[in-house]
Parts: sequence; structure tokens; C-alpha cells
Amino acid sequence: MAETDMDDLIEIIEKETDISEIPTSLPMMPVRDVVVFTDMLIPLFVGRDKSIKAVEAAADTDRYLFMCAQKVADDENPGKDDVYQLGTVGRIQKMLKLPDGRIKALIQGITKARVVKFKKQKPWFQVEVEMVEDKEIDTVDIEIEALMRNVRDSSEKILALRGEVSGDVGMILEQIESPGKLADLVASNLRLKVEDAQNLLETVDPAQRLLRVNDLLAREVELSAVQAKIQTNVKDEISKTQRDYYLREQVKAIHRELGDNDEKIAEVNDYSQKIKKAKMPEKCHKEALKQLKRLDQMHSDSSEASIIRTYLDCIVEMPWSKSTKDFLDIQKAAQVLERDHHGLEKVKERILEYLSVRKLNPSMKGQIICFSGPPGVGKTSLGQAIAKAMKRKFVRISLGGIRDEAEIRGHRRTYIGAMPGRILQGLRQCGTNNPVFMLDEIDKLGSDFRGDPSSALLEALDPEQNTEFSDHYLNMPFDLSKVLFVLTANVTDTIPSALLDRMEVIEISGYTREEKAVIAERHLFPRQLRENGLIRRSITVTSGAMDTLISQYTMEAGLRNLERKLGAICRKIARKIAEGQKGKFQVTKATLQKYLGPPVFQPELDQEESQVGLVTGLAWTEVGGEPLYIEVSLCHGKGELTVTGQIGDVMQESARAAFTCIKADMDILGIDKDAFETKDIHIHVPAGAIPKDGPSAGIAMATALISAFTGKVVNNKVAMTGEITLRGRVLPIGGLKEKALGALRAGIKTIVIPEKNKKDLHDLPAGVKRKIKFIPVRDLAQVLEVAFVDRDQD
Ligand SMILES: Nc1ncnc2c1ncn2[C@@H]1O[C@H](COP(=O)(O)OP(=O)(O)OP(=O)(O)O)[C@@H](O)[C@H]1O
Repeated sequence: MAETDMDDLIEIIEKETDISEIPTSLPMMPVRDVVVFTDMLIPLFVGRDKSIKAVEAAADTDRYLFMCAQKVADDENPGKDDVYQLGTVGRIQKMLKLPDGRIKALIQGITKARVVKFKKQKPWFQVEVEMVEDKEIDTVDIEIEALMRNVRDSSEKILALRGEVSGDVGMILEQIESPGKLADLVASNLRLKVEDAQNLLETVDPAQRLLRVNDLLAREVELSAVQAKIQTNVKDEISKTQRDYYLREQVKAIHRELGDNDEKIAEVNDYSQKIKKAKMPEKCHKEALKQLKRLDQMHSDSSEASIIRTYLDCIVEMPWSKSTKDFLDIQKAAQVLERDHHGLEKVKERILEYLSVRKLNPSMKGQIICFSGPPGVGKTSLGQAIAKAMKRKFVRISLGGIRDEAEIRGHRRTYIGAMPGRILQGLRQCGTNNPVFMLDEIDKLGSDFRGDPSSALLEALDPEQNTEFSDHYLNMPFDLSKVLFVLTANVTDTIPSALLDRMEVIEISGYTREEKAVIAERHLFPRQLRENGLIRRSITVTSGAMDTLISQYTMEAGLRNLERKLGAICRKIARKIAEGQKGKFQVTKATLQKYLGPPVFQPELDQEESQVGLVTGLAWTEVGGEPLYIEVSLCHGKGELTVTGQIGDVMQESARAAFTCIKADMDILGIDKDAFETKDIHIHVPAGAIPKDGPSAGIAMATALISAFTGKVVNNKVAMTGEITLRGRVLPIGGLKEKALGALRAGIKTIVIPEKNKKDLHDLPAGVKRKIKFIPVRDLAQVLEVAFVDRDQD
């Protein structure tokens, strides 16, 4: 195999060889990839067997060798037709046998020759050749001279473009005067294709050959120029990349100096992802991006940046488009409500109606339900049950004592420590935009110079407005229309009327003893057992114990204290078990004291005997209904009326009205006419420290006054409620159910009620109606018929 290293510049051997001395029968060596020109000194690696043999045969004789190019470079064993007939006779100048069997030979081209005959096959090709000489040129004319100069220039140009030093070569080229030799030297260095080189070799006219070389050179110049340009572009590209890298590093350094480090870049990226994920409305999305851009341009340690960060955290966590799927299986919902709550039929029915409408009309505008009733009657747990039934999330916030509008609507972002309002905070916490949202204690909402929270609440609750609820902090509208608001209140009178107007109030009054016993047995006690780590089987509370627990250890409309007391019993038993005591524990009426100490309430005590001037009224307070005792005393004086016992204006007026009423009718009532001039009248309503108000004690006060003036004894088993007019008419009152339950708790057997309240009896639990006698009255005379104790009976 022959290889050439074209970068080793071939030397010009000027020494002339006598061609006639060269034998015409020569060993032939096919060479690939290269055409050997005359006067060319070429190093060859000879590897193929036949070629090695040919070189050895030449070396053994006079070192002449015929070299011709093979037509196909890959051909390992070319035949006579696979090589060009015209080649070059060369002379081996040096040769070296390499350890791997190959030969390295330095061969000099002497003359061109053509194969005349392929001789008998030896281990190598032996050929008969005839020498081919160049056409003679007599004189080098001007045209050839110009051509030669051109060729020299182009060669130098190429060398320069290739980045090779041209000094020596330029000199050598300058020294060559023969156009043929110049053509051969340049051609041998041009990295020509074998066909092109062979073509040149075969051109025997030196001028013609030079012309061709010139053409090839021109092409080569162009190629080299393009190549050089590409190279420059690549270099440019590399240096541009380097420059960019350098600039980027500088920008990074500047950012670092400004506090914009990698963390900040990561933070900004993180926020932009989160903003995308939050799926907020277009307008809000724009605002969020605006704020993010501001953050990006800020020093990350600045206080403003931390404000923006808190703001972005808030808006990306808002449930703009996250909602739970409503579950509206009415029967299942009924089961959930029934399982968690005993009684409350009307309330449950209303809730199921609501769910049914929602099922038929999913786009129904959010209605506002308000549960009103004393503490511990299950308002909150009903709200939770609604959420459970609909499979919605449940949020609860308490509005008690809120006076600042910003609590509802949020602070403007300019305030330090500004936050969104409680409604949006609640939504952010629960993570969906359609929870059951309970606003507790709406009746305790206040207002002062910091604004009116109820008006902000109105905007949040009103289905007409709340699609675009604007929170000051968020500073963008948030749609609250999917939220199911449930409000709770103890009384409805203190709820701002604009709010009250928009809600559907569902009254939940207290429970009777029987109801409490059932609820305690089914719900409260099992829960307390669970919470205290006890098993049901190990403890029993007898019904007698439960009854005493309800009547003597609690005095409430709801169930909170009862549950607390049951908890106390469970804790005591838990301790015993933990200390190693075994067996079953039974809580009876007799052992109850052991667990809870002496009874706290003695309901019958206050009214042990009937007296003159002492009447039992009924009050309706936030904690339910309860007896209200009215005392009247007469003492020596000038007819002055004093009313005490922390009573409000309305009650004061009611006392005056009652007084005037009986004064006007004193004859009929049998009151001594001097009594009003000679006696001072004092009406007192204990307990004096608790504020009381309302007109419903009117008939009770009138009765107490009459009793005091006439000396008639008032039946202590009769309670009364009703407003009185100056003409002695009895007007209706509110909260009859609560009052009746309170009276029952206090052991009252008869209640005098205004006739117009007769319709409310329908709503009373059957147990109450069974145990209490209700006497509807139209005027004071009818009240008195019931109120006074028959002396004979007495
Ligand atoms: N009808 C009922 N059936 C079963 N459990 C009840 C019933 N009513 C109330 N409860 C239980 O009584 C406890 C007190 O009820 P809850 O906390 O709902 O009262 P509330 O009316 O919301 O009181 P507040 O007005 O003070 O918030 C709860 O544990 C609740 O489960």
C-alpha cells in the first residue's frame, strides 16, 4: 500500500538524468490517490505484496520503477486495465524495510512513460514502457511568461490563505524557468483529484499544461478563500460566544451587586409558574405579572420586595378557579344530617330543600342562611353537616367583636403588616372557592370610627354584588358567588337590618330535658367516651342520673355544659381505670355527686312560696329563655315610682305604662285612691347586675303592682309574658318557644301568654305542651284571673 504525505513539500531535484539510460522493461507499481509527476520526490509506504515485490525487484537491479495511478483507489489488486497507461518512471533514492513487512521508500520521478506491453506475470507486474517527453518550447513568449507569473502569484495566494508560510516556496517557484516543470511542481502540491492530475500528466504540451494548472489554481484560490472565510466565521462565532459569556458574567456580577442573585431569579421563575397555575382571571393575571416585574427589578432585601412577596404569595394561593364538585344526593344528605343531629326537624327540612333546589338549578344565586339560637344548640355543627353532606370544605370565622371594616375587606397594601380580610383569608386557607363558609356571631358585629364592617359584609354576602367582591389588600375583584354562606347569631335584633333583610333566618331554640337526654345518650356521651379513651361497655349512666345532670348541674338552652359535665365524669373514670381499677362503672343519681360535687342549680328554690308583689315573668336572652322575677314594694312616700335592676329604656317605659294603666283603673281594681299619693312605689327586677330590656314584662309588672296595692298573693307556679298598653290590652311578644323552654327548666306549670302568640304554640315541642298549660289572654283582667291565688285554695 502506498501513502503520501502531501504536506512534506517535494523537493526539486534539478539534477538531470539521462533518459536513454533507463531500461524499457521495468517493474510496475500501481499507486493510489496520487499521480507522481516528473522531478517530484515522493515518500511512499509500500504495503501490498505485489508492490513490495516490484520495489524489491527494482532495488535489486538499477532501482528504476514504473509508477502509474490506479483508476479506483479502493482496488486492492488492480489488473492491467485498472491502471492508467501513462505514468512516471521513478528512481528509488532511499528505502527502509519496516518491522511490519512494509517498505518505506523515497522515490524521485524522472520521466513520463507509457506502458507498451504488460509482460508475463511475475509476482509483480513487469511492463515494457516507452518514454514520453514534453513538447519542446523554443522560447518562452510573453504569454507564457504572464501565465507563469500568474501561477506563481496564485500559488502564493493559496499558501497565504491556507496560513502556510510562503517565503521558501515563493523563492523556489521564482527559480523555475521551465513552464512544464513549474506546472508539474504546482500541480503536485495542489491536492488534485486523481483524474485531474492524470489529465495534467498526459498533457505533453507544457504551455497547455500550465494553462490548465492556472485554471485549477484559480478554482483552488476561490475554494481556499471560501474555506478561509468559513474558518473566519467559525472563529467569529467562537469569539462571539466567548464575548456573550463574558458579558453574561458581567451582568451576573452587576445583578449580584444589586442583590439579584440566582435565588432571586429562581424566585421570580417560581412565582411566574405559580401565577400561571393559579388560573386567575385575565385582569388579575395582568396585575400579578405587573407586581412580579416590580419584584424582579427590586433589590431582594428591600422592604418593598418583601411586601410584594407576601402579596404574590397571597394571590397565587387564592382559589381562583379551584372548587370541589357538589354532591347533591338528597337522601344521603338527609342521612348525614340525621346521623349527626337529633331533632331539629324543621331545620333539617329546610337544609334539604336548599340542596334540592341547588340540584335542580345549579346556577342558583348563593342564598344566605342564618341559624339563630342560644349557644350550644348545634348551629355550628349543622353548618359542618351541610358541608359534609355536600362534600364541600368548611370554613368558620367568628365576627364577634369585629369593629373594623378592614377585618372584612382587608387593609390597603400600603399599611405595614397589611393582610387580606377574613373572608379571603378563610378561602385561602380552605383552598377552594365554594366552601360552606360559616360566619359566627353576626349579631355581635360592632361598628365605630374605623368603618362599618356590616356594609363590607353586605357586599360579600349579597348575591347581586359578590361576584366582584373587592378586598383592599388583594386590590382585584374576587368571585364569592359560589360560596355558601351560613351565618349564626344568638339573637336577631342586633343584626344590622340591611343584613338581616338579605338572609333567611332559621330559628333553632333550646332543647327540652327529654331531648337533651336523648342527644346526650346518642351523641354527646359516646363522643366524650371516645375522646377520653373509654369504651362504651365499661360505663353506664342511668337515666335518673342523666335527668339530674340536666336539671341540677346545667341550666342552659343548649348542650355545651351538659357535654362538659359528661366529659368531667368520663375523665374521672378514665383516671380510675388508668390507676388500675377494674370492672364496670355505673353513674347513678346517687353517685353523681361523687363525680361532680353538689348540684349547682336548685330550680324550684326561687319560687318556693307565692307572695304579694312578686310575679314570675319570662325573659328571652341570648342564652335562651329564663324566668324573670319582678318585685314590687310599697313604702311610705309621695307616690314616686322607682324602677331598678339594670333595666333598659324600653323596660322602663313598659313599667311606667303598667303603672299608669293600673292607676287609671284603680277603681275597678279595688285600689285605695290615696295609695298613689301616700306611697312610694319601687319596682325591682333581680338579678340586678344583669342588663335586661324589652316590653314583654309589661303584664308581669302590672300584676306585681296590683298585687302590691291590693295585697293579693300571686301564684308562684304561674309565669307570664306580654306587653301591656295603657288601656290594659296585652300585646304579643317574641321568643315564646325559648321562654317556654326556660319556664319548663325552672319548673313552672302555667304560662300566661298574649292571645296573638297562640299561633306560636304550634311550633312548641310536644313535651313542653304536655307539661305546661298555656293561657292566652287579651287584656289585663284575664291575666289577673289566672295570676292571683284563690284564698280558699290557699
Ligand atoms: N341536635 C343535636 N344533635 C346532636 N348533637 C348536637 C345537637 N345540637 C347540638 N349538638 C352538639 O352540641 C355541641 C354544641 O353545638 P355547637 O357548637 O354547634 O353550638 P352552637 O349553636 O354553634 O353554639 P355557639 O353559638 O356558641 O357557637 C356540639 O358538640 C354539637 O355536636
